[in-house]
Amino acid sequence: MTRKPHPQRPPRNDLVDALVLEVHGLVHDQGWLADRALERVLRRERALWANERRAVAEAVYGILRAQGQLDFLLGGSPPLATRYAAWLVRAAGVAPAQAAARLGASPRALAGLAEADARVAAIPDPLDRFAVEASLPRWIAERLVSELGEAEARSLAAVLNRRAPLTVRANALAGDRDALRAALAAEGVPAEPTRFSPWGLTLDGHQNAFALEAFRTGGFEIQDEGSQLIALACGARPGQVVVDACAGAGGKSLALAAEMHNKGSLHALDSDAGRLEDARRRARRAHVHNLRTRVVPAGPEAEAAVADLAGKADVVLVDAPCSGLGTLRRKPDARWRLQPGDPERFAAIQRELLGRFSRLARPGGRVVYATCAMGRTENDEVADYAERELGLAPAPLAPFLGAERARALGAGESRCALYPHRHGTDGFFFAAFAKRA
Ligand SMILES: C[S@@+](CC[C@H](N)C(=O)[O-])C[C@H]1O[C@@H](n2cnc3c(N)ncnc32)[C@H](O)[C@@H]1O
Repeated sequence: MTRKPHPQRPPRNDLVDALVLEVHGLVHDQGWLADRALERVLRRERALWANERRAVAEAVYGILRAQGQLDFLLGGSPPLATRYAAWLVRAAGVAPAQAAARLGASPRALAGLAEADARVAAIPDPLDRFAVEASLPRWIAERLVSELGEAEARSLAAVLNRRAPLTVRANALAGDRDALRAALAAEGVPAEPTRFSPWGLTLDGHQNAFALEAFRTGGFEIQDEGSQLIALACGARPGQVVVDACAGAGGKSLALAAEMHNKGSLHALDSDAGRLEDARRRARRAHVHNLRTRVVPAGPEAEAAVADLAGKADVVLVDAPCSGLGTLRRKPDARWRLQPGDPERFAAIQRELLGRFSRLARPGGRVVYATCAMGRTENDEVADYAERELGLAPAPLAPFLGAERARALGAGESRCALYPHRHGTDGFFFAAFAKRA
């Protein structure tokens, strides 16, 4: 059921504030993921109006995004109520005295916000300044600048600090994109075709997509456009043996099943049984019949658990665990959890998993390596390793993406990096290989 806002009633700030602080506390003090904490608290509060739910979510995500800058301005690690009050001043235009009174914060703590922009502009070191302006940990700011140069890093950071679009993939097993668009319009939901994915539609981000009839009947999945393009690049076809080696909750598996028209066998592997359970549930809704899930051990014992598939697959997708640096606009708390050594730590896992699962490809079979990370460490360097050490030759993307789309994406011959500020997608990387005979 879609909850309607109360047009005449402004949000009850006392309720909203208490919930924002509760969620922020769960994230900050108890290490909860922001999405989970928000979902848990909002689900409990059944009497909240839709505009209040939205106000809580916007404040929680807004504070987490701005945290680096707010803490600089407030001089350290302030009480959560003070951080929230500062966010109300900076992002929501609430007067400092009013914000302080509303949250019981010290008016003195907020006084420095009056010259905030000048204080940020006066930070002498350009990288320190960029990090505070973009509200990023310094090490992430540094990585972005060294990868992209300062001007592009700034454009990227600006997008990472904005809300991500709500993108869905039309499920070809239920109908094409035009039919989905018409069905959504009939539910009163306008949707625009995505720029690159042939299956994508962008919806109004305030929509509760899960409540739509078109979703419940399997007409679409919520999926970033970049993820859709990775599934497209796999080139899975009806009748093939396809392995999605790190299938998680099945986002890409479902797209692969649609490409296969439900024909052939699609093996979804993951070391996390709970995620595969989600994948099975989603497959039922999406009319997918050719998906077989298999929980695999996380360590080298996995080799034995998949021995029956070795050398058999026409297509292997390794959508490896990664730092998630490409998804910061959807997970604003992630930047504060990540550690500077994480990209290198993940790269070691990625090399291992790509080695393990690429062995499932038949000679000449296609292997696609993908991450939602940005930066050479987890992407090009792992792909270089695969070409050097794993018996994988670069394979072209254009035949499956389509030459025009590959050009528009700026894809290389066998590798493609997607960036929020260039493509409007989350940050992704994918590389295609052919298994040497
Ligand atoms: C990027 S996520 C996959 C997302 C998924 N492909 C999708 O499109 O929704 C990476 C997945 O790798 C899984 N994973 C981590 N270590 C693994 C291992 N050793 N073997 C198999 N899967 C693993 C994680 O549980 C996680 O679900």
